[in-house]
Amino acid sequence: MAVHVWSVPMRTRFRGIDVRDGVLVRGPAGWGEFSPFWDYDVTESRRWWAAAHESAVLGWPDPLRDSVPVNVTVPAVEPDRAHAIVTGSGCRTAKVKVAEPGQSAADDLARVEAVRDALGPAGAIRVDANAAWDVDTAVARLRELDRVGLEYAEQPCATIGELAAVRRRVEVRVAADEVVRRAADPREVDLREAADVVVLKVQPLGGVRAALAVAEAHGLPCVVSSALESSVGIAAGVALAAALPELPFACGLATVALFTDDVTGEPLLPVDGALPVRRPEPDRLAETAAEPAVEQRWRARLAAVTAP
Ligand SMILES: O=C(O)CCC(=O)C1=CC=C[C@@H](O)[C@@H]1C(=O)O
Ligand SMILES: [Mg+2]
Repeated sequence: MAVHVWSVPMRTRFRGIDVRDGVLVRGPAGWGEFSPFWDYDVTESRRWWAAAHESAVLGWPDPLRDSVPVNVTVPAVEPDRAHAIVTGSGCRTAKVKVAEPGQSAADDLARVEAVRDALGPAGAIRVDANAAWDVDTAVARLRELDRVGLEYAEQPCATIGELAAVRRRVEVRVAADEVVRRAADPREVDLREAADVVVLKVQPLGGVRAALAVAEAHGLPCVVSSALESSVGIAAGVALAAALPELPFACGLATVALFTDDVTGEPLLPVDGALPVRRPEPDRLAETAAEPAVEQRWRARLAAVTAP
């Protein structure tokens, strides 16, 4: 299979990342992306490879819709910046990062208020704490933030038990992300008391078909979100969102907007709050090629993950 390593600087630091990189592979069915974050070990990265392999070799199930509504993703930035990001996005739903290390409750509230101001009363706001809060902190912060009106809170705490405890004490819906995607078997996690919504990410779950099986196992409303892929990987997320029997919420697939460049001249960026269901051609491989040291690291990683 043809292998290309790409690397693109982020506009703003996100998830502790300033530069995003990964591998694109081309097979008989098209291009696939393998881009586990660097803190994922070989075992955990195997599901990410399964997703790339599915894209390149098998292709995806038929779509049930031809476009997918998406949210704008707001990093842990100053209120003015948050306002501008939302206004410029054309999206009617925003996901706001909260609980960033080194920031305060007041920082989160100011950011969420700025986002509400930008969206107006009809917009939907969800927050993502990436498991940073304990139960009491989550309850206090979510009650405060919900004065601005929240659609749901993504992974406010780390464990299933904590999520269930928070869910009993707040009005805000709880969405499960890390607790599902980092589980040994994401279908087996017992979400019944712990979550109202499941976040599905194609690469961490092992492909579009594997993610559809996770959705079916839980029987909860699903939100498809990215793992900060290039447009080639985002297309797999769009394929999943297009294949889900129901899609009640906007998806977190507008993250190419967090990049300064992309592997294609026709990136999957939202128009009027939605992404079209299509597979972009990566025609900017030379412009986005990683430097040789990074390329070597990825080739070694790919070899380790695909070793029998
Ligand atoms: O859901 C979105 O709006 C964008 C994707 C996103 O937020 C994430 C992508 C990848 C890693 C994560 O830290 C983060 C998340 O937790 O959902
Ligand atoms: Mg999340």
